[in-house]
Amino acid sequence: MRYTALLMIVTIDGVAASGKSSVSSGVAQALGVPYVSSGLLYRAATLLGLEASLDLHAAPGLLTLLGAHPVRLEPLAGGNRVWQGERELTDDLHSSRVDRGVSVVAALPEVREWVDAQLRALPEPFVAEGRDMGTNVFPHASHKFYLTASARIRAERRARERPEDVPAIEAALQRRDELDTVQSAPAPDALVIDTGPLDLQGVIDTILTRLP
Ligand SMILES: Nc1ncnc2c1ncn2[C@@H]1O[C@H](COP(=O)(O)OP(=O)(O)OP(=O)(O)O)[C@@H](O)[C@H]1O
Ligand SMILES: Nc1ccn([C@@H]2O[C@H](COP(=O)(O)O)[C@@H](O)[C@H]2O)c(=O)n1
Repeated sequence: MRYTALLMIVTIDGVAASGKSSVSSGVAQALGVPYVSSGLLYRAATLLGLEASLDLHAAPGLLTLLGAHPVRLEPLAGGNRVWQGERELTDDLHSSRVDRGVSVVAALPEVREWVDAQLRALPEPFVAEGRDMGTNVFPHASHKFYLTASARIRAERRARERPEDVPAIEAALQRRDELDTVQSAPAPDALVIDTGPLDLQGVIDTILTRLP
């Protein structure tokens, strides 16, 4: 564990399934700080909207729901957990149904404000991962990274976790990338890393060598 991360925010953004959460967890564990998965909050809003049969394009219903039953992100170095009261949502957040709806929910400015307010209230230091951590939420972060890889490589990796075939996963990832384009640009001061030729530890090490 390193002790140089005091009062530091590291941002790791990137396209869908580029390795953001796995890499962030590895970096956070090496630094001895938590990592924060912003995508899980968008996923939680989506799951709850779907369960309540709400129109995912309409912010007022979603925000009323989230206000009445607050969602809490528990950032840990090994993996984030998401709670609504006593109910843990974490295991339900990576279904294909949530994947299909989440970009619609994430396009709503009111939902983005709801997520951003929760993230900005967290105590430093931490590693924050998502799409707009380095550009919008923590533009003052000391170190910024952006992960990419071809859609095919990302789909092959994801296929090892899910019982779906690679072309179907690839098409879904490309659709999500397209819908997320607006909030997914790398920060001008981010180091862009093509994770295609690297294994997980290779990406983690590439980042750690650039940190104090
Ligand atoms: N460099 C790598 N080499 C091999 N496998 C990797 C690499 N990076 C990530 N993976 C694997 O790819 C899969 C997707 O990674 P991960 O879930 O961390 O991506 P993500 O960007 O957080 O995804 P999402 O955007 O859907 O939340 C995981 O199975 C992970 O172990
Ligand atoms: N900063 C962010 C993070 C996520 N999103 C949206 O949430 C979806 C799920 O995120 P994952 O990190 O789990 O892939 C993602 O597809 C985006 O729609 C976002 O907009 N901004």
